[in-house]
Amino acid sequence: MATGRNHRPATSRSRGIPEATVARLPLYLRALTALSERSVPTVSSEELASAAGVNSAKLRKDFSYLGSYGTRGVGYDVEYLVYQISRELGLTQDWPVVIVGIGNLGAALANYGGFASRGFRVAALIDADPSLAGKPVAGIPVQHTDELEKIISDNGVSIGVIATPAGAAQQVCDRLVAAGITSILNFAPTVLSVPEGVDVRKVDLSIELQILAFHEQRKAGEEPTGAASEADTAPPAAPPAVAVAKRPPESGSDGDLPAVMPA
Ligand SMILES: NC(=O)c1ccc[n+]([C@@H]2O[C@H](COP(=O)([O-])OP(=O)(O)OC[C@H]3O[C@@H](n4cnc5c(N)ncnc54)[C@H](O)[C@@H]3O)[C@@H](O)[C@H]2O)c1
Repeated sequence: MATGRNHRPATSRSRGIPEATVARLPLYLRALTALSERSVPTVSSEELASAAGVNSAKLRKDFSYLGSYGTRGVGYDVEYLVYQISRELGLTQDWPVVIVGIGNLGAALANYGGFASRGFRVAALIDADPSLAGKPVAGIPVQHTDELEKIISDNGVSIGVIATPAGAAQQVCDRLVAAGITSILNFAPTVLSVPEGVDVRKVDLSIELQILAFHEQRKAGEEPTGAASEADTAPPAAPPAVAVAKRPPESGSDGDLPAVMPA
């Protein structure tokens, strides 16, 4: 979000890595994991940048924050970078996650195998509908919201996913935060207020579609002038479907995070 609060790039709390770099680390990790699965031992910054959809100078700068400079003529050691980025992102430990709102989306998320393989364990599924209580989704019985605080404390959960209707999201968020949750992934189309120290990331596929519609409209109105430049077509450097919100808005900054949307 462009708040104009702070002119320095926002940095992660731990080691002074800019938030925009942190937002690109998962892109590098995904590309590196694919290389690792193909047993590719080393990769050049250009190849990796292209696989991650990032400019190679930006990649080298990002990796310098990790203390990783690669070897001239050889490139980067794929396995070591996978380890380094995983460690930086905190993925070398298990993160229990609760999903609140087990409707169409919550159930789809619960069934998504990609969480577990990336170190996120779905510890509990929570819904306000009493008729869902006890019903298994993805092999996990849904629990009623009455149990929310106990579930979070019993499982040591620090990450909550909100997949409720927009009207319920703030109230769910408040309960999650009061119960000790400090990171929220919000799928509900609403802006959440959270106290300082709580991170919110918002996912909104309809916003992504609107951005694509904008580009479609522009393409339709343009004469073909040859290949579009990278600047025209490259995705933003951070995963575009998410944006960071921190409250109070006066503190901190989103720096050069390009994913600009209200969270
Ligand atoms: N971000 C995205 O890209 C994206 C995509 C699809 C849907 N959504 C949003 O995700 C949300 C869920 O969509 P859906 O299609 O799964 O809806 P749904 O109606 O199928 O499911 C919502 C679930 O939330 C539960 N719920 C309602 N109030 C609750 C509360 N206070 N506490 C706990 N659970 C509660 C309901 O019982 C229901 O099971 C909506 O806000 C929708 O707009 C976002």
